Amino acid sequence: MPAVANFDPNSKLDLPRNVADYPPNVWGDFFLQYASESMELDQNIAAEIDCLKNEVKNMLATNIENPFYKVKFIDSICRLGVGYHFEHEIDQVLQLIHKTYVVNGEIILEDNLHSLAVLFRVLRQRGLYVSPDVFKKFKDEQGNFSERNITDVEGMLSLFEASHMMIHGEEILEEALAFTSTHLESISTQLNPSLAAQVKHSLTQALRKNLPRLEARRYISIYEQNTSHNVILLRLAKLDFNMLQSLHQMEFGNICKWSKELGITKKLPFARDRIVECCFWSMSVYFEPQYSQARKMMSKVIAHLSFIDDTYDSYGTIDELELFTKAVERWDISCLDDLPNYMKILYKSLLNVYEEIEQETRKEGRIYTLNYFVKDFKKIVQAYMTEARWLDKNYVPAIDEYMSISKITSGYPVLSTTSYIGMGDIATEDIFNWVTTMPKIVNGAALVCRLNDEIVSNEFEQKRGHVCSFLECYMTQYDTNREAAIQECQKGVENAWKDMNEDCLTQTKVPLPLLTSVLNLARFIEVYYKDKDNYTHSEGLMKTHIKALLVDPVPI
Ligand SMILES: CC(C)=CCC/C(C)=C/COP(=O)(O)OP(=O)(O)O
Repeated sequence: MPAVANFDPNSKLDLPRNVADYPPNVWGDFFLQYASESMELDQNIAAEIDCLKNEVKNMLATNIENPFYKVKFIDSICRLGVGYHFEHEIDQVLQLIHKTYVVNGEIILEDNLHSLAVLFRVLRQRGLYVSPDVFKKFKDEQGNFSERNITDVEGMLSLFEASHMMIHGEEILEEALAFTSTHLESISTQLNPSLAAQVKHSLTQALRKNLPRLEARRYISIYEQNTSHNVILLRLAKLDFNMLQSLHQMEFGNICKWSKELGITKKLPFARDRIVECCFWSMSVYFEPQYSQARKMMSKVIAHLSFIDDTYDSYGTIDELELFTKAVERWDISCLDDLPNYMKILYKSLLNVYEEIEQETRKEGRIYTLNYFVKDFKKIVQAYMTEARWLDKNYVPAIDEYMSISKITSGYPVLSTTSYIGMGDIATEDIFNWVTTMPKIVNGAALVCRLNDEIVSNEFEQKRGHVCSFLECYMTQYDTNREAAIQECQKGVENAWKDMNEDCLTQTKVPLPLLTSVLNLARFIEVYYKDKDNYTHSEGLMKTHIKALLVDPVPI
């Protein structure tokens, strides 16, 4: 019989537990005011948005007399957050530009650095390959980027953003990144305040690594200040942003209501109470109205992963965790009796969420997606268990062993799969077979999550006793110091982005929205695990951003 079989689940409740001192929730009941069955749409605004959409569509449909003009227009549409209305039109234009002006990967058009860099980035963002050799002409005889470029701030900024599309082996983009970063940094103090702010922003949050809604909120004001802005497009962006904000408010309100009625955070006081941030996490993965249901499911899954993570990381004893792991492996409500009371609450709630997803997917004829979900969910819980055993035995694994488990516990493999459940017919069974075998893009997102998390969370976590981190494993294996281990983490993150960029160019059978949701998972980490873990410590940047996207409308 296994050692845990005779364990009485409720006999050890007074054991000393490894409880983390998490900061409280910062939103209280704020979002409950928005809970509602349906969204009240201002019909006049909705009609105006429709009208503006048609006008922009017409602008996109005209001939491509000036491909650079067209590409910059498309770039503005996307950065302003309204690209989702024109997916088909944008695809058509960019395919045509790629077919006409890119021969064997080489751009055959001539223009300045800014125009070429925008063209390069916009095509690659759509999964269309273009060679970075187009930037060779901006180098000097010695093969370095020419100093003449330095005063062209717009060009430098565009080259900086373009360089983030790099894949493996693109040395010229590595050089471009180093060159533009250094010079933009040093020139930023001499620029006018508005340009200086843009440069500063890009240097801390490159466009490729930024979340689309944050970019939209920011870019609306930058675009407005640009004297040659398109008035119709700007108005559409503002109205659309605020309309989506109302939808997101209602969704946050409904999830907060569900959470309050469930009362689970009160029943599991050891866990982080972060329901608003969980909603924000899923809204970061996809913001479009058609994914409203998908966001709802995803928010509930993220919330449960968060409770489970805290159970394994801190509160649960090793024997209890073995029981919980077995119960998840069996995935059956009859396992409830084997669990201590606090785990019963968690397990039951998890199965309820599963049932809810089952009902939704049944309606859509997509019930098969659940097998993939459950398989991935079991994997993460088993991996949490492995980490708990490591901590229990003070075991420090070799790097490879550590990474094979900690990529799973990053949560990003199971969340990538979960994100596809509500994405409709584009997420076919073939796609689920692909996403659940850790393709490069998912592996990359998991690495971005795990390695960034380790850099910023290590000290807080080790204070309370936490499974060893990548940093410890690396320092032990290579007998080196913390700085070297952090550098290795950073290198790992850079490589992970190259992998993800590569998959975006080569996985031509995977529709762009599916690749984008995994990219957005990685972007969430790039924004919120930069200087600290803003999910756990949610009173700073996270709160400011939630306020900007969910509370304050864009001034019209
Ligand atoms: C992406 C997922 C699964 C979201 C749910 C919330 C969560 C577990 C965040 C990471 O917490 P952490 O920084 O404590 O993670 P870890 O314990 O893995 O270090």
